[in-house]
Amino acid sequence: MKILITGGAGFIGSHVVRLFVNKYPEYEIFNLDALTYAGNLENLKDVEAKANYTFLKADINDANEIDKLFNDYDFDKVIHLAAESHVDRSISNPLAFVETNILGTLNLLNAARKYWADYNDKLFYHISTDEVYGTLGDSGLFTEKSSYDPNSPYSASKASSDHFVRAYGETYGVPYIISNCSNNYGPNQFPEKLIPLFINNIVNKKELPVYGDGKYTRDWLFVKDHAIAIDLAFHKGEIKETYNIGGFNEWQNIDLIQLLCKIMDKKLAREDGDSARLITYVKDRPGHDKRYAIDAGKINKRLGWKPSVTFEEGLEKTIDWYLHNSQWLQNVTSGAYQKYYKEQYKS
Ligand SMILES: Cc1cn([C@H]2C[C@H](O)[C@@H](COP(=O)(O)OP(=O)(O)O[C@H]3O[C@H](C)C(=O)[C@H](O)[C@H]3O)O2)c(=O)[nH]c1=O
Repeated sequence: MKILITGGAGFIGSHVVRLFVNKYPEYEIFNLDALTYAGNLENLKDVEAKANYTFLKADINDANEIDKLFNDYDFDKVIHLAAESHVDRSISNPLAFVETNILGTLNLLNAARKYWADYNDKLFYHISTDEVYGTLGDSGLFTEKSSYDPNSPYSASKASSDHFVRAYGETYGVPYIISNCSNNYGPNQFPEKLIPLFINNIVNKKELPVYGDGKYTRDWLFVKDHAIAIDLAFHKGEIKETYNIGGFNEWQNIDLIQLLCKIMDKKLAREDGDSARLITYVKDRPGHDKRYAIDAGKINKRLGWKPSVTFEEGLEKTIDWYLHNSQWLQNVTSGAYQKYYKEQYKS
């Protein structure tokens, strides 16, 4: 089986690539990535020499290139993770999100439709987000039946790409599965998202900018558990089904930040160690969704998935990873990897 994984050098993508390459030596895994600011081959150093792994430097925005790759490699299945994913960036530059998340997805769907004349044993698996459902009040959970109600340019672009995947399924028969996940955390996440940003800032004794009153709620999912869920949905999920993947793990931002500070202070054991004093309340994010919380009961009951680590365990592993990989952190924040890849892939 030839599997195309898009965005495989990114945060969630690299965990999915690693899991598939190691667990399924009989599959050919093709990692397609544009190596933008958040994609990094360093994330996959441990699997790059494996016989069943191939890296393809390409951008899903380039329809001709995507068409050519489908023609050359004859992929059987696609796991589509490539996306612009940061809400704040989508507020300052919505067009980039339309281009990559909507048009890029369309380019992949068009190639799948063209080259999969026979849809037998084919699959287009789209990885999406719980943000498509909008925001919740103090109670209730997003289920697969919740209506779409996106609030940010990012979530609007992901909602649109979900709709296109379903539309290609209905209109042209492209076999698809969609999963919508909650907030991921873990090793290799670009330090713009809350947890790695705050770890990095604590290490460097920089302010911890809490948006608004900090009483926004997110459901946190360890990235390796997400990769396991994707593996299950890919192999055992039903065509045309959606699976919500969450951590059963809701935290208000400010409580999470206090916990993070506590663990970091213990680990860093600095004399002036009271990281909580770095907490600074700043202007709120426009259109900030109050609460995301996911009902992951369907994937739990139908496919037997549940998180394997508690939040405290996952957070501890995450913090340890960042503390042991300070060079990685330095290289991603300085843009050193990107500069290197630009040179390497000049032609
Ligand atoms: C970066 C930052 C964030 N925040 C707040 C904003 C949110 O309430 C929470 C998490 O923010 P973050 O930007 O890390 O993630 P979300 O906006 O919830 O979205 C994330 O989870 C979903 C599922 C995806 O699909 C997105 O791709 C992913 O980025 O912390 C702050 O208070 N300060 C900060 O500096």
